[in-house]
Amino acid sequence: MKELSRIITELDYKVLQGSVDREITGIEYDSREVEADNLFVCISGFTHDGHDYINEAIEAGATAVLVEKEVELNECNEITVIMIRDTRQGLAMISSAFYDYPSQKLKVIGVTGTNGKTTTTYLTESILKTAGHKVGLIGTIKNKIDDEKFKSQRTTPESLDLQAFFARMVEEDVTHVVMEVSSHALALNRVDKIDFDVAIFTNITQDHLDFHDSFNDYLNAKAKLFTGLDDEDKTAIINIDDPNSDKILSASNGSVITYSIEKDANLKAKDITISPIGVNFLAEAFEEKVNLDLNLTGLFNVYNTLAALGAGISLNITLDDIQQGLEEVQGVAGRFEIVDEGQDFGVIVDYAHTPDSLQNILETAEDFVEGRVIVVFGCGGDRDKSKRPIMGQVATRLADFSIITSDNPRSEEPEDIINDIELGVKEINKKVEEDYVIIQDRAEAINYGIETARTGDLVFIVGKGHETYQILKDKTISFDDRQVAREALDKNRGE
Ligand SMILES: CC(=O)N[C@H]1[C@@H](OP(=O)(O)OP(=O)(O)OC[C@H]2O[C@@H](n3ccc(=O)[nH]c3=O)[C@H](O)[C@@H]2O)O[C@H](CO)[C@@H](O)[C@@H]1O[C@H](C)C(=O)N[C@@H](C)C(=O)N[C@H](CCC(=O)O)C(=O)O
Ligand SMILES: Nc1ncnc2c1ncn2[C@@H]1O[C@H](COP(=O)(O)OP(=O)(O)OP(=O)(O)O)[C@@H](O)[C@H]1O
Ligand SMILES: N[C@H](CCC[C@H](N)C(=O)O)C(=O)O
Ligand SMILES: [Mg+2]
Repeated sequence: MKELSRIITELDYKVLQGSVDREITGIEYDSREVEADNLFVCISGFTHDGHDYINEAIEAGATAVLVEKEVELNECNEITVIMIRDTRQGLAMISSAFYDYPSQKLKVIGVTGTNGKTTTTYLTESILKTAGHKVGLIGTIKNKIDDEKFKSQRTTPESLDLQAFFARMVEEDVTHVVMEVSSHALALNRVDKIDFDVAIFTNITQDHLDFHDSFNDYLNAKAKLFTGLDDEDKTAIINIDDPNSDKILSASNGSVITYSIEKDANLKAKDITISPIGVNFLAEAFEEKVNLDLNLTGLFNVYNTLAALGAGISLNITLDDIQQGLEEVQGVAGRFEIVDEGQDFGVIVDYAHTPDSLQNILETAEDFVEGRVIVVFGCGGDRDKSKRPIMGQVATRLADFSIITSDNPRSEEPEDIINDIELGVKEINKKVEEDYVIIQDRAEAINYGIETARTGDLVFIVGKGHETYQILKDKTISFDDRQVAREALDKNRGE
């Protein structure tokens, strides 16, 4: 039980009815989850309006509600109704207060950017663990407290869930948390009231323009993570090879560590050698140098490594521990994951779902594939439509053969998504239709890629990476690109 009046002290509020001198058992933003004596927070959402569920919440036991507009209650005079200007902001504030400001008791490292967040958090987690810290992890694939794993629903959870998770970490003596911070989370106040000690900017390229009004809005959302770094003890780690890094640099008021492959920076990578299974390079960190032999491949992973190196340095971890931590990472699930059933061509599953990441992996493949590069890909439904033709163009320019299929169509018609991709393909490839094929069923598409591959080719299956499901209009089915590929390889060998 917590005193309601204490939880709301930071809010600028008006009491519409009832008293704030009462105790609450918890906070909830979903009426379906409300329990006795909860405070229900009404969020005006994109598909629902939480204010419409206020009576359900009260029936389920809520005794106080936080609103941002006038509401009608079914004869509930004993209920406390508090009004504020923005309930998403309010949710973050009261959640942090309810759990006693847990992020202030942890070193929090936030990673934002269009691509590379998950990979960078894994590399940073490994460095922190090598240095002997007890670490929490929050991100796309899973959430973790030390070695205990929890299911992840989204890249960055809602503020209430984040604060509750931090509180649990504090209870379990975690000292450091490394988390992915999506632009949705920044725009929707999910990470308000988190006291970040280190913030990493990996890069920004086109994505999520269904949610953000423009690329500039998307950039401003990312920059928000850095405005909270308000003293010298807090560090921004910034990839200055990104054309928009100036905006991020100017947002931060803390210390700054820059990294780059192309320019002069605090952290640099020299003598880079890329192979199909890893990367070797010399990292220059301020005055020191260290050779790094990584089990992740691609130039983009050199960037992710420099970012994690920066996090390690800002947290005073020795270069020896940083090196060991980085070199111990064997790979990240569904990121450039090799599927090897003894076949004489390559099969790789990757999570590229943006034009930039698709371009990066296809360019990486060009360096070491002897035969043809066959790419199997689609685009997600209910997501940025404008990236679809661009991904079509990128695949057509850089792969030898494209198999266009479904990703997670969600509420959209799969054919419509594929048509959007094909528009881009046709812009590059005006007439040579034999350079691509459309196979809507993803399992069939993967099978086709594997059946048609010849010695020395590479079949790249991209977009879904670690996902073990496919979201269709009316249902979510089990689906794992790696497993489907393995079965196709075994079947192929048997024939
Ligand atoms: C665009 C977006 O992020 N939407 C999130 C947002 O939804 P919303 O505000 O529209 O919520 P809503 O469904 O309209 O409901 C409004 C309110 O009514 C409540 N409600 C609703 C129904 C009911 O019966 N009772 C009830 O109380 C809901 O709990 C909610 O509080 O708040 C909801 C509650 O936290 C989230 O579930 C929802 O995420 C949806 C599922 C989602 O798909 N988000 C994706 C796009 C996302 O966040 N992705 C990012 C980026 C990934 C990346 O890195 O690329 C991520 O961080 O994962
Ligand atoms: N630094 C990088 N720059 C560009 N592309 C990258 C980079 N790192 C990884 N990629 C590509 O992006 C894909 C996704 O990588 P990762 O999961 O690390 O990114 P993310 O930012 O966490 O993605 P999400 O937004 O879905 O959470 C990889 O499979 C790879 O193709
Ligand atoms: N975090 C990204 C993941 C996209 C993965 C892709 N498989 C898709 O479903 O579009 C998003 O929610 O936009
Ligand atoms: Mg991620």
